[in-house]
Amino acid sequence: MSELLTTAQMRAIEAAAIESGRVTGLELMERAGAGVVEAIMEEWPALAKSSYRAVVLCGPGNNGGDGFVIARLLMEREWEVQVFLYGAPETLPPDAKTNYDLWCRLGDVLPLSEKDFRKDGRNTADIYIDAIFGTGLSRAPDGELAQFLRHLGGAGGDDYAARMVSVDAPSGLCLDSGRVLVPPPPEAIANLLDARPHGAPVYSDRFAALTVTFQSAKAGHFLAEGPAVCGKVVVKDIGLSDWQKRNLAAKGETRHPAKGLRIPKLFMRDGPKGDADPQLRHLTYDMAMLSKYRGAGSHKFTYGHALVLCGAAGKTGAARLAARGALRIGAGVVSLGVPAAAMPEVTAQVTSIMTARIDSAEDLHEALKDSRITTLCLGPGMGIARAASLLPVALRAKRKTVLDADALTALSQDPALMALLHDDCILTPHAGEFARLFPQISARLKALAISGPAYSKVDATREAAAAAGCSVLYKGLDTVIADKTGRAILSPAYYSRAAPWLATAGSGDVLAGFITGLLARGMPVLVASEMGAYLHVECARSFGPGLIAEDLPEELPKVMRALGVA
Ligand SMILES: NC(=O)C1=CN([C@@H]2O[C@H](COP(=O)(O)OP(=O)(O)OC[C@H]3O[C@@H](n4cnc5c(N)ncnc54)[C@H](O)[C@@H]3O)[C@@H](O)[C@H]2O)[C@@H](O)CC1
Ligand SMILES: Nc1ncnc2c1ncn2[C@@H]1O[C@H](COP(=O)(O)OP(=O)(O)O)[C@@H](O)[C@H]1O
Ligand SMILES: [K+]
Repeated sequence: MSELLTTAQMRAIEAAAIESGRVTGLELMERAGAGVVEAIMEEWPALAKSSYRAVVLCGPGNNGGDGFVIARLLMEREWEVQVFLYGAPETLPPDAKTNYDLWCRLGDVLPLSEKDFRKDGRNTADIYIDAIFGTGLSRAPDGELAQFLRHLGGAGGDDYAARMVSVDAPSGLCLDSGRVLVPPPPEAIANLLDARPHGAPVYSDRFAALTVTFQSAKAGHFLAEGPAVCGKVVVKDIGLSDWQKRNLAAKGETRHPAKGLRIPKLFMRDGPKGDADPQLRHLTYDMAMLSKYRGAGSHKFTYGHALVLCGAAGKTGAARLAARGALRIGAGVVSLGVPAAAMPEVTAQVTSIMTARIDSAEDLHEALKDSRITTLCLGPGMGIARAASLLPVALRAKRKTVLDADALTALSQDPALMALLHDDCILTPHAGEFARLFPQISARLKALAISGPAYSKVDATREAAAAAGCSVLYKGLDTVIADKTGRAILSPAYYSRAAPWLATAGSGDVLAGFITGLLARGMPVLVASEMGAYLHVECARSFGPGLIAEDLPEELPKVMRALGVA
C-alpha cells in the first residue's frame, strides 16, 4: 500500500516541514531538482556516461524553480543547456527567483514561445525538461501557452514524448483528478486541431516518457488521463516523510495547517503488503491474511456460505462465473440460487458449487432463514425484473451483499430499493451503470475540466457512497473504492500493473465473485473490495494473453501462492 497525495496535502506537508525550521524551501527545491537528474540517469544510464544537450522549460512558480536547479545540475555535468521561461523573472516566487539568479550566472534565459523554441533546431535536444506547471496549476493553460503545449504534445507533427521529462506532472495535468485541463470555449474551439464535441484537451496523448514526482505519487498520476500522459512515474524522496506521517489526524485525514482543512487520505494497493499506515491497518490487510487456519477446529462454515442469485435459463453463465470466483478465493461454501427452469442447465455445469431452487422472493426469504448464509451476490446475468423482485428480501436480510450488473440497473430504476441499501452492501458499477445510478455525479465527472483542482473519480466515488449509504467500487482502469465515510482506495491497472486482457466479457462477474468470496470469509467490505480488485488484476497479469473470464478464478491458486498465501 502507498499513500497518494492531493496537491493540498502536499502543500500542507511542505508547509509543516518548513515551519518546523528543520528544512528550508530552497533545500527542498534543490533535492527535487537533484531527484529529477538522478531519475533521468537511472532511466537512461547512457546519459550518465557523457555530456548531452538539454532544453529546460520553466514556468512562473516553484515548478519552474525546480527547472532552474535541473539546468544548473546538468551544466555541472558539462551538458549544453538551453533554458526558456514562461512569465517574468521578477514575479517568480522567492526560492524559484534565487535559482533563476544562480542559473543566470551560468547561461541565458529566453522567453518561452513556440517560434523561439523551434528556431535553430531546438527540437533536437537529447532531453526536454517540462518544468512549466506542477501542483500549482490552477486553470487550463490558454492562448499561446496552450498552443505551445499542444506543439510539445505532438500536434504539429514533432514528437517530443520519447525525450520529455515532466517535473511533478506533464504541464496542464491536474494532479488531483488526472484530468488534462481544457481552456473554456470559445477559445478551445478556435484552437482546435483535433475537433471533439466538447473541445480539445490541451493535449490528449502521451506527453512525457518520464514524470518525476516528489515524496509520494499524487492521485492524478493514477486517475483518468494521468497514466496516459505521464509515461512512467518515478517518486523521489525529498525528506518529508516525518511530516507526511505526522500530518495524520485520528481519522486518517491530512490537516492543512493554514486553512484547518481536513482532507481524507487516499491509499493505493500496489503490492501484497498492507502496512501502509498504522492507523489504517484495519483497512489494509496483507495478502498473507488470506491463508486458511492450520490448527484444529476450522471447517467449511468457518469461511462462510455465499449465495449467488442466478438468472434465467440461457443466462446462467455470469452467476456461475461469480460463484466459481467466490469459491476459488476461499469461501467455505458457495451456492447458486437458481430458478427451476434453469436448474438442468446449472446442475449440468457445476460440481463443487451447490444449488438451491429460488424462483421467488418467498423462496429467497425461506433460504435466508439459514443464518449460515453470510453473504449474497445479486446481479450478474440475473435479469432486471428478477433482480427487482428479489432485492427487497435480499437487502432487508442485512447480510453482506455485492450488487452488480442487473441489480444495479434495478436499483437505479427504483428509489425505494436504493433506500434499502445498508452499510454491508457494495455496489460495483462500471461507468455506464454508475451514470444510471448517480446521474448528477456522473455528469459532473464527465464535464470539461477547466480549472483545478478538477472533480475527480475519487471525489465522485466518495460522493456516490455517501449518497447511497454503502460502499461503492467504481470500475475501470483506475478502479476507485470508497465507503460512505469517505475512506477510499485506488486499485489501478496501469503502468507496471497494466492488465488489458481484463477487457473481456464476464471479467466483471468474476470480480463480483471474488469480492463475494472475501466477504464470506469475514473481511470488512472495503478490505474485501480492494483485495478482490487487486487479485483480479493480478490474475489477469499472471495469465496474460488469451485470457477469458473463466481463466481468472483458475489462475487464483498460482497468484495467491506467489503472494505468500499459504
Ligand atoms: N510542495 C513541495 O513540497 C515542493 C514543491 N516543489 C515544486 O513546486 C511546485 C509547486 O510550485 P507552485 O505552487 O509555485 O506551483 P507551480 O509552479 O506548479 O505553478 C504555479 C504558478 O503557475 C501559475 N499558473 C497556474 N496555472 C496557470 C495557467 N493555466 N496559466 C498560466 N499560469 C498559471 C500560478 O499563478 C503560479 O504563478 C511543485 O510542482 C514542485 O515542482 C519542489 O520544489 C519541492 C517541494
Ligand atoms: N483494459 C483494461 N485494463 C484493466 N482492467 C480492465 C480493462 N478493461 C476492463 N477492465 C476491468 O474488467 C472488469 C470488467 O467489468 P464489466 O465492465 O462489468 O464487464 P462484464 O460485464 O463484461 O463482466 C472491470 O473490473 C474493469 O475494471
Ligand atoms: K511540469
